[in-house]
Amino acid sequence: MFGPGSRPALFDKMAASAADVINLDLEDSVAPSDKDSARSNVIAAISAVNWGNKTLSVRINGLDSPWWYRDVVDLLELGGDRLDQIMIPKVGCAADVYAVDALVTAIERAKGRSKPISFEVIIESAAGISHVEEIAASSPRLQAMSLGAADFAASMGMQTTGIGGTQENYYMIREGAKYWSDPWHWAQANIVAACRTHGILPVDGPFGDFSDDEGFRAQARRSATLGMVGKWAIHPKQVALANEVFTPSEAAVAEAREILAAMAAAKERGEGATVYKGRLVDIASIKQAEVIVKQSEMIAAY
Ligand SMILES: CC(C)(COP(=O)(O)OP(=O)(O)OC[C@H]1O[C@@H](n2cnc3c(N)ncnc32)[C@H](O)[C@@H]1OP(=O)(O)O)[C@@H](O)C(=O)NCCC(=O)NCCSC(=O)C[C@H](O)C(=O)O
Ligand SMILES: [Mg+2]
Repeated sequence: MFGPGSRPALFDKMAASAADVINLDLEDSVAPSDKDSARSNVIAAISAVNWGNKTLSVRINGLDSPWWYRDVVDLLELGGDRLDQIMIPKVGCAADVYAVDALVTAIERAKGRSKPISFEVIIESAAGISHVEEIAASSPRLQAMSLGAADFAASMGMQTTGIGGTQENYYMIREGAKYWSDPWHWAQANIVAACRTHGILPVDGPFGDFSDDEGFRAQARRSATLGMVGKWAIHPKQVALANEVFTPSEAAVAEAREILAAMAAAKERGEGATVYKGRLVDIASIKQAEVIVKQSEMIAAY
């Protein structure tokens, strides 16, 4: 759940939401004239608001701005221990993460902070997607990586003002009928592969049209099918939609457990492959089923 640092009236509502991660934003939802006051609001709220068991993250300004170092220094020196994570936007290469890591490490040591700050990065530029694997490997602090569709589209020179979702002009045509394709797919797939290679969580970014629930669901279902574990909410109504899509359904979990049972029985018979509901399942199916069961168990335990 995202909210601008310049709108402190939203903070309690964010804390009361059903989101797992809170992102207080100091970057692009905050006007340049409000940067200092937004930073102060966020620093006060880190300790003053009851964030429960949510992961509390702050998106700092980009390394191409004059604000980011002050964001990091003040968050860590003045923000208290409740802060869990810093989100670094517009990461273009591993050295961007190194720069923030070096500053965070120095402050943690100087101030004796006991809880290490983790990082989430946003891939939202041509450079970021070109260097996505080195970025995924850049720091032991890194826990998650998101696609930022708006900045990504701008950086790539894409002809759209949409933030995620179906793009009207991205279609194939056959016998006069249009078939829409997904312009975000290749970037998402690259992010998922880089993340899974290096043990980082891949997350889908914003869906701007918060009046379009079905559009959000469709985008989120594609992301979940590709291997992403969650999606940003830029409006409270998107939290329930994201939780609905990224929580495996009871039917999916039941089927996964049945596959595990079928394979356990096959193993007893000395077989590595068997038939479940008329289709092949084998040892790889165990790993697929375990993904779904593990997701469901982790969500239930949260
Ligand atoms: C998009 C918004 C500006 C809309 O705000 P608003 O007009 O106030 O919405 P509503 O009137 O529909 O609000 C209904 C109630 O919900 C509360 N509310 C609204 N937004 C939030 C929120 N983010 N968190 C918690 N609660 C919220 C309102 O106060 C109303 O409450 P009530 O009166 O009690 O009923 C606004 O939603 C907003 O600012 N959203 C977040 C924007 C943001 O953080 N953007 C940054 C992330 S996206 C991005 O940066 C792009 C990315 O980097 C990329 O490149 O792709
Ligand atoms: Mg952005």
